[in-house]
This record gives sequence, structure tokens and C-alpha cells, in this order.
Amino acid sequence: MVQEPVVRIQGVSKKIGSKTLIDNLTLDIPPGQVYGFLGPNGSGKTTTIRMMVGLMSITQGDILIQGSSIKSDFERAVSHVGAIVENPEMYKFLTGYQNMVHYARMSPGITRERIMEAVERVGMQHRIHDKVKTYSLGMRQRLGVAQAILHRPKLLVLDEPTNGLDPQGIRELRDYLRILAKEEGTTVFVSSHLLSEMELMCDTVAVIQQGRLIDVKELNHGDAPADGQRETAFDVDHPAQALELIGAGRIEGSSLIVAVDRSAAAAINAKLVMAGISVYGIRVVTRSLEDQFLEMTGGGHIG
Ligand SMILES: Nc1ncnc2c1ncn2[C@@H]1O[C@H](COP(=O)(O)OP(=O)(O)OP(=O)(O)O)[C@@H](O)[C@H]1O
Repeated sequence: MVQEPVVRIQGVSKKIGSKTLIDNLTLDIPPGQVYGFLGPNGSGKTTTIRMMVGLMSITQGDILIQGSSIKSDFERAVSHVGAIVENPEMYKFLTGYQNMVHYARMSPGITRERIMEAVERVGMQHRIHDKVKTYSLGMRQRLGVAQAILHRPKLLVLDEPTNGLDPQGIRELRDYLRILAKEEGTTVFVSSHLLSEMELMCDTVAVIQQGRLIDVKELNHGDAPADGQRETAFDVDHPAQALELIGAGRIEGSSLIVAVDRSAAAAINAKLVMAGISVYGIRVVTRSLEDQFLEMTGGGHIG
């Protein structure tokens, strides 16, 4: 069964004066994913996010959240959204918990239990009764996320959440975003200009450049079937001869690169050796998202 997208960005453009910030952007975001929005600085990520959460008007097109239009049914559309776009408001001299209680007053029907559940989702239960001024940046951000998910939004939107975090903080963020997507069923939409982070964090990544969508990639986190085909490099002494013998693949430097599964790789190795070609090494070539991104954007700077 194909699940309805949580967000449908439909032909959205944003113009300010004569400048086109976003150019006819169309994107469906499926439920339950950590969905990345990747692009260099100034490519239009924040502008798109601001339109998604109703902080900026849309020049053309529409954004539907759980089927409700941000243009014509704003209240309902944003009721499905939790977001940290600007720095969340916090009282530093109150505890995390007191901040949560204060914040919860804005949404009717939030119980003590729900507050603690949200706190646990982001792994802050052990520090929640400490004052916010003692928190690291990562902890403040978690408290912000706990606030943003209190009303159980279908969609959580985070603009560049890894900015300023140390590697440990980034790892924790990654972990609790996964938990949110999995256990709370929240779709997480997260922007970044850093490919390496997106690769580790997201199920799917949409790539934007100069206000235009240039690609959408699903990432399988290395759990491709064991018998799946992978680009495999055979480092040999006579690559041209190897290519002729095998009749497939391409040459890169002194390697023959062929897409094969494990057993075919072994067979090719045997064939090469029997034909008197020396094989110095066999390795799986994984093209990182970064390579692919550089290819797509023609080697443009990516932060
Ligand atoms: N209010 C505005 N008026 C005119 N131009 C703007 C306005 N806001 C943003 N821009 C321009 O629109 C483009 C996209 O900006 P945006 O902030 O959305 O990019 P971004 O991908 O989020 O980048 P960053 O990672 O640097 O925040 C930039 O060239 C920016 O200078």
C-alpha cells in the first residue's frame, strides 16, 4: 500500500522583487521517514522551510500538510507541524521540566505523562530537573525538540540541527530522530549543507541547488541484500586485457570495475588468474552521496 505523503510541496516558487529564491519546487515527503533536505548555503533550504511552517508567504504553488493547504487551511495544516526554525524560547534559570510545563500551557490537553514521554523520546529524562543554563547546546536542542513534539505532530521540521554540535551531539541527534520516526511515527524533515551527516541520518535526501530540486535519493544505509550487485574493482597488471577477457565493466587507472555479486566476483577473479593476469586486490567501490552530489552539481562547493 502506498502511503499518502505527509507533505506535498506542489510547484512552489518564491520570488522577492525580481529575485527567484525557489523555482517551481515539487516534492512529496512520505510518512515515518527521516527526510533530508540538502543543499549548499544560500540554495533555499531555509526559505522552503519558512514557507512550510507558515513563516513566509508562497508566491506560487501550494504546500499540503496531511492534506491541508498551508494557504487556504493554515490552522489545520500547521496543527500537524512541530518545528525548530529559530532558536527555541527557554528560561535559562528554570529547569528543563519547568520550561516544558510552561510551554505545555500553550497546547490544551497536554498531561504530565505526555511531557515525560516527550522528554524520554529525546533522552533527556536524567537531566530534565536541572537548570537549562547548565545544559550543553545539544541538550537545549533536545529540550526544544521535546517541546516541538508535545502535541504529537505528524511532521517535525528542523533547520540545520547539526550546526554547532560536536560529534557526540550529532550522534545523539541522529539516534533520537530515528527513535522519533520509528516509535512516534513522526516524519522528520531536516535540512543540512553537510552530505556526510545526511548520509548517516536520513532515509531519503532531496538535493536543492539555487532554488531548484536537482535530485531525490533513497539511502539504504548499507543494508542492501548480501547478494546484491556492487561495483567491484579488480586491481590488475593488465586492465585492458582483463576488460577484453571479462567482456563487461570499465577501466579506471589500473582497475577493471564491474558490477557483480559476491559469487560472480570470485568467478571473475579465478578467470583473470587462469588467464595469467595478476590480481593485486579486489575491493567494493561504494560511491558516496558526496561523489554523486559533486557529479550532479558539477563539482560546485558544498560546504
Ligand atoms: N528576505 C529576503 N530577501 C531577498 N533575498 C533573500 C531573502 N531571504 C533569503 N534570500 C536569499 O535567498 C537565497 C536562499 O536563502 P536561504 O536562506 O533559503 O538558503 P539556505 O539554503 O537556507 O542557506 P543557509 O544554509 O545559508 O541558510 C539566498 O541567496 C538568500 O540570500
